[in-house]
Amino acid sequence: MNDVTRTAPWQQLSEHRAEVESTTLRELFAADPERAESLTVSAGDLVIDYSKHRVTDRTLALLLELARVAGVERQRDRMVSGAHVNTSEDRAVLHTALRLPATATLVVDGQDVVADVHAVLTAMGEFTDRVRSGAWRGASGQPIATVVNIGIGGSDLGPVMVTRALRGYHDGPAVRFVSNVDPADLTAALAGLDPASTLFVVASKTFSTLETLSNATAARRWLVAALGEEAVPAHFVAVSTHAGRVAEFGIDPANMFGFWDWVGGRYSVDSAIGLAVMCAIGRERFAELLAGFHLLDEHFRTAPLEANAPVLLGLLGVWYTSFLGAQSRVVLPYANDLVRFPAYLQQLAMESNGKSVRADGSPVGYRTGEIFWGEPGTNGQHAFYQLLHQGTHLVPADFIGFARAGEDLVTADGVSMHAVLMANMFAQAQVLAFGRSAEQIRAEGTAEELVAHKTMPGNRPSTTILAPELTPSTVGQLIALYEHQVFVQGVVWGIDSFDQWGVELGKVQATQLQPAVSGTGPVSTGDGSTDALIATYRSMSKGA
Ligand SMILES: O=P(O)(O)OC[C@H]1O[C@](O)(CO)[C@@H](O)[C@@H]1O
Repeated sequence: MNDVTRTAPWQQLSEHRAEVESTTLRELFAADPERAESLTVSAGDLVIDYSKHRVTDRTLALLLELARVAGVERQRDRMVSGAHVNTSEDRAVLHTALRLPATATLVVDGQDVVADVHAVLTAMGEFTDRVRSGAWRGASGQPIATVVNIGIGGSDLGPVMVTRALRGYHDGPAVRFVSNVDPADLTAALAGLDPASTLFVVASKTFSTLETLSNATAARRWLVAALGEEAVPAHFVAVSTHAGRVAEFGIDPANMFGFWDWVGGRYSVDSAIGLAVMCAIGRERFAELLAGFHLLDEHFRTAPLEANAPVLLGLLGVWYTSFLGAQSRVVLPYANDLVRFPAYLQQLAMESNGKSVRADGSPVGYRTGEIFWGEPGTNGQHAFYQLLHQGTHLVPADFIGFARAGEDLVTADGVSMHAVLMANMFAQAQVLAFGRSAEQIRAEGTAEELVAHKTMPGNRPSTTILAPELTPSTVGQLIALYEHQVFVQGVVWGIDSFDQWGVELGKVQATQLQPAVSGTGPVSTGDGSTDALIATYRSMSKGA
């Protein structure tokens, strides 16, 4: 496999780094009055300002050249046409097919995947229409008041994030989510629910995930205790790629919504895994969500690299991660309903690109993978922004804001609270970039001993993403924007962004430790620390 570090643009970027580090955003803006305009790109309904990044025209030209020599365009085209770009699992990666319009065709291995996708969407639509209208009845004849989605990872984070994001569109039954094998999660989710009006969606691609099967089994017991075994078919449906395991669990495969092994878990909210979302917002709004994804897919597929938002933002992530030493990217949605977006992006980015070998198994000699974290503004401002503004870490930030609020309120002064929110967003990006110098602080009459404390260094990079409103379409656009950034980075770094071998050993080890932990086996796990901890745990749990 080609070593990207041997390519001319990578080597030139390594040398060019010093030039960028010797200048500041303040200087870059002063030198080019057109900078904001020229470094703003539109993608679908999103307007993306990347002018507050520590890049010059040369940096961008070299990064784009890096994308070209790494084969981003070729790999993108291979991915969307169904080539097996997930090489370690020998699978196609076709989440983009999940949002193709019904009129499109995409034949992969002799099968029209678009027809398959739309057949499942139709089945989901018919089912959710019945749940939402009250035509679907529980075993004792009651309509469904609450849908409980049981899943974890991609079978939870996407549905939970999107359902929360589209709170303003939620006109179906209440939806709750259970993911953790911690019994507290299911207990809390079931609190106050009437089994007679509760429907469980067991969402698991493999239908073998311990957490999901444990929670589904416990939920089944809860239901059967109240309504009897014969009530199960009216209260349990499944979303999976494994009909056999679904049937084994006791769910009628007629009540299973399928998808395919070419949909990665973290890329699956737009598949049948989004069933709980569709219950909440209805099939028409779900179609708008998919159309939003597709809009960005088309942008990614067709826009030239220099005007291609996922390409540019993905490359900026490579620049900070592999050349400037950044370890994380903070995501700051100025929309409270995007509260779960940072957690969603954690799985998307970190399970995809948290790899230290290339697709051919050779070790990478550079830093890969971005650590995503964040909180909605303005909450983050009163928690961790201090470190962003004056700390010693380089943390590129993504600000995400909306021009219109779904619903607005006014302050005591009669000002739109949404305008206050957005003023905060613009102010934070400005302060991060341009700071306030010691001279300015002094000129304000600050006591000399406080000048250093109050100085704001600035030169801290950020992207600002503006969308008209938080709608199903813009949520789809945002997700696709990040999916494709992750893809671009994976291609440049030469890694397989679609496997996740690193999560397997922990699962195996937990199963092996279980007898020792639960007291049915000897405490001899192979290392002193784990043995001692389990022994302490066992004696503590007896003491309770
Ligand atoms: O949908 P499943 O098969 O239950 O898997 C859940 C999650 O587990 C993982 O495999 C990680 O363990 C994720 O990639 C996936 O989203």
